[in-house]
Amino acid sequence: MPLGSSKYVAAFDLGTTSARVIIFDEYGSPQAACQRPLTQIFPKEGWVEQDPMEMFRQQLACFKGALSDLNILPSDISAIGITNQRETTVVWEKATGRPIYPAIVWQDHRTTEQCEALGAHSLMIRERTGLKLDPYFSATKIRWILDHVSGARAKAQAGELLFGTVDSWLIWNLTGGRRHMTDITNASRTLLANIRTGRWDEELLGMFGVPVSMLPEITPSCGALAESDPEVLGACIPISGTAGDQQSAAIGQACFRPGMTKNTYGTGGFLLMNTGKTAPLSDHLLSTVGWEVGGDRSYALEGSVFIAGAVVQWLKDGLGLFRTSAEIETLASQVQDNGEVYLVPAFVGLGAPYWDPFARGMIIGITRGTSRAHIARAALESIAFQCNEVLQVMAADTGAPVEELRVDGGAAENDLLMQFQADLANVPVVRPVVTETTALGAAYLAGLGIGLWEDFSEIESLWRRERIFEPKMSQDRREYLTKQWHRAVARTRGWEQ
Ligand SMILES: Nc1ncnc2c1ncn2[C@@H]1O[C@H](COP(=O)(O)OP(=O)(O)O)[C@@H](O)[C@H]1O
Ligand SMILES: O=P(O)(O)OC[C@H](O)CO
Repeated sequence: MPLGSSKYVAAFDLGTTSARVIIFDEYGSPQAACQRPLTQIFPKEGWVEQDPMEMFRQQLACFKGALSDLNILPSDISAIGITNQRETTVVWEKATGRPIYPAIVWQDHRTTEQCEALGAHSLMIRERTGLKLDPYFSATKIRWILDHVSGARAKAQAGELLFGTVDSWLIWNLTGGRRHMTDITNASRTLLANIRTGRWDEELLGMFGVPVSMLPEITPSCGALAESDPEVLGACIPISGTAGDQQSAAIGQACFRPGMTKNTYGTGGFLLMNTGKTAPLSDHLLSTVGWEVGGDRSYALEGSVFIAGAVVQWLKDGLGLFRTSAEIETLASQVQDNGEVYLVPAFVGLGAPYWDPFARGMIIGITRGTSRAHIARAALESIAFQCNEVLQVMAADTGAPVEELRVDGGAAENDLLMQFQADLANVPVVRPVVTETTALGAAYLAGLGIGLWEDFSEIESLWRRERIFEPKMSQDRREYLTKQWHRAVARTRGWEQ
């Protein structure tokens, strides 16, 4: 180890529902963690916003909390890795660092019509960016801010405004406004970067009306990327790794070989399959940069399910069915099956493989015998049904059936859900010892960036399995459930239109 006595790496994880800092040791074991909630604001139907200042404040508070948990100083941290909810868009003033509008969150689809208007270019956009022309991504969100905040476009054209996804925003603030950067994995989610060249694409910038002066520098995922301002963090610490949270989770899951697949069950559900050096184009899935490390760029096929754990949150906070997310398992276990109830959580439209911003949520099959437990079970099952559809498309697109699904994220703690996922997909579901793989991936990148770990094979040797869920369901039952799910989904399509 080339380091002195301090071998701690801090991962800053700015997710959708919370900010987190986890401090890992040189074996990739978490030593301290601190998590703080983030407020989600729903100002109008289909709009989702967050306060960028709250994001940063909570992230700093987490850093302090994790340090004091371990009773160490900022100077004891060797490196910081950043990981974040992707696509979420922040625009701020270069001179003051003040955001000119709340962060428009990835789930927000106020720009649906804007996307429709550009429909004629969707194939060209897909070939360059690997993405769908969907309000999910950053480009139309930036444009919306420039078009709706008074004076914003003129200021942007004068070079006075900066855009960043949440990683850029965090790094800008951590470095005291000295560094405006984003790594290639985050850039690949904006609809503005060409995933083959790894650069901003001028034609796309013109099409979306985004001045190039607003954009951050695109960097690899690890190396000497930036340094924290001692006035902000209490020490000058290298920021040596950064990646969007889903790519980071794939690294934390050690999905380093083509074909390896992970699913993160957070607010949304995100399946990523490593496709190596090729970025395949799919009609239903996204092609995205997995990471760029040591000059090598690796790609992934991604299926993004917009609502996964968030359906549990809705039952908890919206309907008050239970008090903690974990309680859904107890409630859902009170019944043997879904009692023929299906819940399609198309609250913000449907992501992969449908990409239907007009679909809306639905519960169907309710009778006088339907109980709270059936609704809870249908909600949990909906997470697995959606992820299973992505998995089936992935296997069909690549011609390579998934051998095992590595899982992580908040809802992966739910054994009932994991068993149902294995049953439905007919694939072993494997849960690692460290389920905070998103933070772990960022820590790995940061550690690689300062030479704490040498390469991916060293990291692979640190990955440990906690439990495997083997499929047990009969093929008949699997086919029946899938058929019923499809019937339910069909009824939600295009509702808003
Ligand atoms: N035991 C559980 N069963 C089902 N869902 C859960 C459980 N624990 C947490 N969740 C859900 O997982 C999500 C939080 O996961 P997390 O990975 O922290 O999300 P994010 O990174 O998107 O903020 C929440 O939506 C929560 O409702
Ligand atoms: O906050 P998460 O973990 O649900 O992740 C959000 C994704 O990055 C959105 O693409």
